[in-house]
Amino acid sequence: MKKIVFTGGGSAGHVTPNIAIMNELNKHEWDISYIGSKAGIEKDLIEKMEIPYYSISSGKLRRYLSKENIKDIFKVIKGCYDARKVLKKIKPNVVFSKGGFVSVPVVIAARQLKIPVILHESDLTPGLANKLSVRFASKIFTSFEETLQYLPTEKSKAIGSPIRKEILSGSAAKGKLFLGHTSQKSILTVMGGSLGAKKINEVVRDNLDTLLQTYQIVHLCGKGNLSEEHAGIKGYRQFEYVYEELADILAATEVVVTRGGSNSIFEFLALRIPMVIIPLTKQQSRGDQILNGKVFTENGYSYMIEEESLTKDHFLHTLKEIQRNRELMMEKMQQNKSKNALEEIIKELNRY
Ligand SMILES: CC(=O)N[C@H]1[C@@H](OP(=O)(O)OP(=O)(O)OC[C@H]2O[C@@H](n3ccc(=O)[nH]c3=O)[C@H](O)[C@@H]2O)O[C@H](CO)[C@@H](O)[C@@H]1O
Repeated sequence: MKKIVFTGGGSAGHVTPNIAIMNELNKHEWDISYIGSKAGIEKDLIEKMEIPYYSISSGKLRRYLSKENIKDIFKVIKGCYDARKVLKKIKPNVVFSKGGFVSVPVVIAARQLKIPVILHESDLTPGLANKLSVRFASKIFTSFEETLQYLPTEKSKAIGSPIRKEILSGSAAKGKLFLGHTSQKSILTVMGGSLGAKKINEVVRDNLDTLLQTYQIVHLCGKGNLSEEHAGIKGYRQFEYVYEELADILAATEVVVTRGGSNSIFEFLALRIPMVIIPLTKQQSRGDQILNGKVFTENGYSYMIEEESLTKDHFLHTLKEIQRNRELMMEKMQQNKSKNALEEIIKELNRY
């Protein structure tokens, strides 16, 4: 039996692509394990799959100076020791990393033990974890074609986003039943990234009366962000995070309001759901979501509103524009010949 270790975490965007790949690996050929952090969302998501999960010490990698950095450097060093111990025990043929700060010690330890590492980068510009990992990788896959300019040519390839197959085969009827949405109005789904988004939550809740005149709403608002005040309003359902129900919800969705997280927007593209993208700002991030959103908007798949100009009028006007241009947007998405990322990755892994 061949062995593979997956790593990646911190937010769901660094885990769901791994889940997509794990589901496609032949379980008679591959023995799968996962290395993640002690308390990240990956622990919860992977343990649900009954895959052996090893947690290591991990520190946040910051791009700015902070006292916490000193503590975290020690946590990362400890993480390397932890990861080395796990990898020595498992002796995998290959390590697959989806990035996020927990992945760096795993990639470093793999390299020290001469275990080949394969990376996937979802965002248009490589994240800090993957930037640090690139030199240790034998192969780097990307979702966006544009990302290749930041990576070594000889070992990098753009293949698209590995999307969980079940996401693509949801049932709209089941989705509506689950939501209890019974009217003929279009379903608007709001997904503020896997960890939620305060500003998006606010603009939706502040304009709920107006929105409910046109839409039935599903609000995926992130852990700890449920609003009691809005609970039980007819046509409005809120969830912190949804698991297997997501496929059916998206099958029933006609328009989505989303952060610019790469995996989410590639899922919406594959499902041909027109999007309003409200990316994380440059103050809150390295600006990667703005770049993801720009490319999608230039291609005609979405409208983008930057948080600085997110007013009630702008928001409602953009939704109206989408209603007007829906058909055209869906046609543009239809023309996107998305590559078969999952197949490419499985083919590469099977070489080991
Ligand atoms: C705050 C932060 O660092 N955000 C980053 C993070 O976003 P984030 O973790 O939000 O990642 P994405 O939007 O890329 O992916 C979220 C994943 O979670 C799934 N999902 C979400 C909500 C839910 O209720 N159920 C569910 O299953 C989505 O279907 C998707 O597969 O990783 C992305 C990919 O590197 C980056 O582009 C983002 O900038």
